[in-house]
Amino acid sequence: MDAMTAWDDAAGLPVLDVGQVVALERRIAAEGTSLYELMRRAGAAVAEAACAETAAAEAARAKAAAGPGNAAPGEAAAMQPATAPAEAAPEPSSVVVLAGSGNNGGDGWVAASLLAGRGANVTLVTKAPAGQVRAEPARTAAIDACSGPGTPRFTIAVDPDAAQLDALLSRADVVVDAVLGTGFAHREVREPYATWIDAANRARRTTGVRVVAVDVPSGLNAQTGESADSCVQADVTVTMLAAKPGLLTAGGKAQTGRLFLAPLGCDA
Ligand SMILES: NC(=O)C1=CN([C@@H]2O[C@H](COP(=O)(O)OP(=O)(O)OC[C@H]3O[C@@H](n4cnc5c(N)ncnc54)[C@H](O)[C@@H]3O)[C@@H](O)[C@H]2O)[C@H](O)CC1
Ligand SMILES: [K+]
Repeated sequence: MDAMTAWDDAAGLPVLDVGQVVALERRIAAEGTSLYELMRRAGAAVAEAACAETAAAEAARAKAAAGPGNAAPGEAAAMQPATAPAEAAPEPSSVVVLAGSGNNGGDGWVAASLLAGRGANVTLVTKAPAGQVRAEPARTAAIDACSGPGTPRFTIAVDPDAAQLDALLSRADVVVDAVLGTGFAHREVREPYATWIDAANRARRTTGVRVVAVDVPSGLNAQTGESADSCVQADVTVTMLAAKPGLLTAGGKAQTGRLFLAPLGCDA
């Protein structure tokens, strides 16, 4: 099965309610593929998508530097119809991973480790160190990303203030949004995540950094498609196992950017 497929409304790709995805995960785990292994696969798909966004990030930066109305070389490539990110995959030079404390954040820890292993300059932003992540398998994934000789090969920024976060984002080519996933269904995003989301959106507008959302843009209700008071504007969203209904509403589509399905080697 492909690592990732560009979403096509007409192609009969799977759509599952959030509750059905949770039940599917449990069934997959009961059949022998652990949630930790699913998280490893999810993180790998996100790392591929982040690599593929590099060319687009460079083109957007060149355009911003050239001023309004000036197309930059490579920009046309960024505007092409969606192709599977795995097909392109150059190396990203500078990536900021925003990792929340749930399992969406766990996908981010895995992606950070893999991107650093591929030579990217990665900073992972977290509210608390790996050992204090509560959700499983996110905690195990975070600890593993920091374990073993020479690890982590990325920088960990614990609870940076707004100015530190803006400075990190201003130097990034790609932001991986692993703040909130299907576990979020509220109208308000609490701090520090609201600040992180607003900072990522601001950086996208001002520096042209590309935003790759993990499973769902943070702040979007994956079931209903409603946006919370803070909600990530993504260039690409890599959704796991099946699309969720909220991603396919008009409001959801406005936040996701190009949508890719990562089946994680499983049939939905
Ligand atoms: N579908 C799959 O096959 C896989 C999915 N994975 C990823 O796991 C997330 C879902 O993880 P979960 O732990 O259930 O929830 P989240 O990480 O989305 O969110 C929980 C997180 O949110 C915090 N929170 C709750 N309310 C608020 C609020 N109002 N403001 C701020 N923060 C809030 C809460 O504290 C928790 O920390 C799914 O999307 C995938 O990305 C796995 O990879 C396994 C495979
Ligand atoms: K997310």
